Amino acid sequence: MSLLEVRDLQIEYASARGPFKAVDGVSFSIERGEIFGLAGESGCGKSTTAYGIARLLRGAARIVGGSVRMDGVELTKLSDAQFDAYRWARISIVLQSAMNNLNPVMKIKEQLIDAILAHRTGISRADALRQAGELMELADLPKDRLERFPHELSGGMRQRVVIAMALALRPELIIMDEPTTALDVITQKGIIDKIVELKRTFGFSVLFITHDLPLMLEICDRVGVMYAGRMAEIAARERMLAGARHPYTQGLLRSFPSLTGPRVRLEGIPGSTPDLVAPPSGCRFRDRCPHALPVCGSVQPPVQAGEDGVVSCHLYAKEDALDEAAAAGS
Ligand SMILES: Nc1ncnc2c1ncn2[C@@H]1O[C@H](COP(=O)(O)OP(=O)(O)OP(=O)(O)O)[C@@H](O)[C@H]1O
Repeated sequence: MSLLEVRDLQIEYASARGPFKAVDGVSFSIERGEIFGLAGESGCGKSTTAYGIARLLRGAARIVGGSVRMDGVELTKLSDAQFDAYRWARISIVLQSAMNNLNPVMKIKEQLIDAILAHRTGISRADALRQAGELMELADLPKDRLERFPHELSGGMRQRVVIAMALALRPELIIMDEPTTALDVITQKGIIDKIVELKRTFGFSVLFITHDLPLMLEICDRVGVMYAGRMAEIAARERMLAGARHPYTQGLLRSFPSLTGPRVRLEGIPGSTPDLVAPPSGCRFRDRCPHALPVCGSVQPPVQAGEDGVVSCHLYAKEDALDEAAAAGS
């Protein structure tokens, strides 16, 4: 059984122009010890998916369908109190800005101790302080920083503190949403190397979200590519590097410099993402797709799962699947 199974997840926002699904039937799974990446252009629903899993959706957002199972337990059905037992202990989250994770008026020491004491019963404050020191060591942070306030640390150090906090209760899944985007390249590299090293040591899984596709392909075991609220393709890192199947993934890969290949002119993807309040019928990528077929305008591409991963594109649809989708759409 996979550690996390997301099936047909649907998340809706209310907006002045009417409700829209920012996540519309997304499915993927994360194995134990795996780093799974979510890629796609801004607004495709990566963060909303992550927040839905971690129950961090606020205000106008709600899950309107689908399932999120961890170790077989349906998380969407848990009460807030039951979910609290999962948060930090089994699922923790690292956001882009460390200041969104840290309390600016509390010393680092107090925040780490609070994180430990909040979820562990029968542990003394002295033990929690000792553990806080160990967490600082794990994240390669000098222990004297325990006595500092967040604003007294550099951005990179703050993000290391957040990673240390996320590890405090040894969760099985850490959701990282753009964890290094706000940092310079050198600091970013140090933190990414640390995350990979800690993952090897502790064996947790990571749901990793970034705009930086080359970085994603460097560290993720598998990558899911979202487009306009739907999953376009899921493939192992090696498969993606050897050549993606979905025309959207191909376009996305051509928009970034290659890690290893020859230097080529970078191409963007012409056009823009569709309006989610009134999405087009059929394939949502069809207006930007260089290979669009007549069927793409009317029939939603079936999800095809096989040895190469998952792809949702009519170019790969077997005839019987196409017939089924046409029948369902008519
Ligand atoms: N709080 C909100 N209220 C209304 N709409 C929202 C809210 N948050 C996100 N959205 C909309 O939901 C869609 C998905 O946004 P989301 O942030 O999940 O995408 P993303 O792929 O993570 O983008 P980015 O990479 O820019 O963070 C977008 O159309 C966005 O404008």
